[in-house]
Amino acid sequence: MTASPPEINRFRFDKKLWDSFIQIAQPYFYPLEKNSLWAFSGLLIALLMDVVSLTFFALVGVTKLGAAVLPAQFVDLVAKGLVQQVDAWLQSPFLGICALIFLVGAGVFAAFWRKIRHRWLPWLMLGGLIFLLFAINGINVGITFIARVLENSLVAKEQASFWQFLGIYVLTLVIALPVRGALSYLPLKLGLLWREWLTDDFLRRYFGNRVYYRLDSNSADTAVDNPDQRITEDVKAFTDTTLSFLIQVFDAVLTLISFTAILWTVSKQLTLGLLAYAVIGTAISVLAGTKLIRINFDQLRLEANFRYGMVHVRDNAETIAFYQGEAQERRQVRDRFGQVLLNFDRLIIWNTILSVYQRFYDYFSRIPPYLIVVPLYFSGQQDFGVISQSILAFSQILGALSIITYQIQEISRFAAGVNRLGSFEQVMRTVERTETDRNRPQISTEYGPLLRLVDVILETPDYRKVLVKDLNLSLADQEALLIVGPSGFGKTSLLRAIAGLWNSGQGQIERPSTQDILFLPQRPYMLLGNLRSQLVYPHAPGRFSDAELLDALERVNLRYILDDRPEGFDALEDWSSVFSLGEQQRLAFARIVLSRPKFAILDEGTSALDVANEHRVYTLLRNLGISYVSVGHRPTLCDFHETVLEILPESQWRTLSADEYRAQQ
Ligand SMILES: Nc1ncnc2c1ncn2[C@@H]1O[C@H](COP(=O)(O)OP(=O)(O)OP(=O)(O)O)[C@@H](O)[C@H]1O
Repeated sequence: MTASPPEINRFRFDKKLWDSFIQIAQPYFYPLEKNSLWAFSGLLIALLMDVVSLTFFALVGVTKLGAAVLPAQFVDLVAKGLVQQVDAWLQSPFLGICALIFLVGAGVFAAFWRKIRHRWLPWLMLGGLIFLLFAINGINVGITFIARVLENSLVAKEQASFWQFLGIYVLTLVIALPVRGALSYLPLKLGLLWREWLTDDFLRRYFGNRVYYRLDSNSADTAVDNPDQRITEDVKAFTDTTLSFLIQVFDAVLTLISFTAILWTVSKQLTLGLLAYAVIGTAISVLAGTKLIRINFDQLRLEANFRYGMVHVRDNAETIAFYQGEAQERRQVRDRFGQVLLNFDRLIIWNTILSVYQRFYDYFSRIPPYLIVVPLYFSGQQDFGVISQSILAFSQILGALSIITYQIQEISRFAAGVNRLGSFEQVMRTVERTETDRNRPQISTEYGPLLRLVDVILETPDYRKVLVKDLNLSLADQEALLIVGPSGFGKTSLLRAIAGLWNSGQGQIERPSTQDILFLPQRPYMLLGNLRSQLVYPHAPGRFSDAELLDALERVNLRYILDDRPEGFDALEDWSSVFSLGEQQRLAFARIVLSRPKFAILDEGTSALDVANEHRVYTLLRNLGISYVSVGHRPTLCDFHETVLEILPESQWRTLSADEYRAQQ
């Protein structure tokens, strides 16, 4: 059995956190391979090159179109500089350089096309998103220009021009609306597709290689808590938050570029001071935020535990009701909730500390412009308007530079989610890679028509307990084996080893392949679905005709379950609570009738049946020519088996014929 590494919880903003982020984020856009981060980064840069050059071409096109279509007066007033600039670009090699940038970007995509052929949609959407961000920024700048002209014509009482510009203003807003709409839609849609892909990927890996079983408490160890929550919620938070940060960072970069130019012309000192202020502020908030990662991580875990406590009650409602265990259950759920509250309390305190710090940072950010610019004003080096202009530019740039400071709570929560997904992903990868733990002895499995065990030493997955020693056994065709022994001696574990779920130990097991084996536990598994999917499990519903289903029900004496169900096989109920245990066990036999496996494993699979029904289903197995191994305590079982394997104390065992065993009872 794989010894999964214990969950690696990291609560710092470090390279490992970044690696986890890349491990989860990259595969949707580029397959994870050796050195693939370089290719991925290269593609991102190429995308940016293409979008920037396309935006530039769009700007040139729109400007030329506008100059041709719009009134000359407007163009002169609003965009004279721009038209001249565009004309200058058209004369210079600048346009050619942009075309070259575009071609290089497109070339990079062509070079990697083979790898991203099936991933073109996310790249296209990402490119579209970045383009829209440019467009909306451009429109915003345009609107400020138009607004300025509007105000000027109002002040100058130029009525005609005022109305004309008002019309143009409205037109610009109308154009801006669909861009805004697309900008709201696209990230959400991309987030949705990304979530779908990532969730499917996690599900595929979770169910592949029986990871879900190996991470279960019945297996080696519980390496990660609440995998369900990680797949259902953490994935969603990951895709949503990644995209929303991407947009914020992009916006911030654009703001930074435009306003730094303004501020630099006013005061270089102020620009540098601002930089220092933002860097120190960010460093402090990252330090404080580190503490928050752990608290957020615990919050996610405790919330999931709390929810699981409730689900557990729902799943076992009847048993709890029989035991009248309400008080106990309420206590266990309340305890879990109590832990949620306790941790949340810490979260509130740390969030408060951080928000006080953020206020402090915000308030004091107003001082440096005064300290630096006002002396320039007093000394007559700058005019009065520069003060408010520099304060505005300063606050804009500060906002852009301070994303981390202002969003540290959100970032810590995100980092906690990345941690949870990262460790889950890592554990799944370990299980996938090391199907077997090379450092521990393993029982080897071979496929053959019959069951044969050679020198098998079976141990529990934690290798703490030897259950059976040096077991040698082989079954002839159509021969049935009954395993008996006191409770806890390892009967079910032996079945697990035969089914290939456990391989902790030594020796060799030869058995039919997994597809040819059907397992019947004491409490059969009832899946969520209609009667048809119940019966054909683990096959797909369309595989058998209604006549076959009916015949199977007939054979296991269950025909009557259709009597009061007019929907027939499409009836949908909570089967595990509707059917009695005996009915569930017979339904499991109906599955055997339908699937016709070569081999069946029954773990007290008839314990809830009366003797007549037990006789009926075992005779059915015999008539179908299925070989089987059963575990059971009832003496009547001897009638349906040739050989008995008795597990004895001290990991010993013995085999005897069914008749011999019966005689000894
Ligand atoms: N995942 C596990 N890790 C470690 N020990 C385990 C694990 N699962 C079961 N065991 C232990 O292995 C031993 C054998 O368990 P098993 O279920 O095979 O007993 P059994 O003979 O089938 O009992 P019963 O007749 O009561 O069903 C028990 O002591 C049990 O506690």
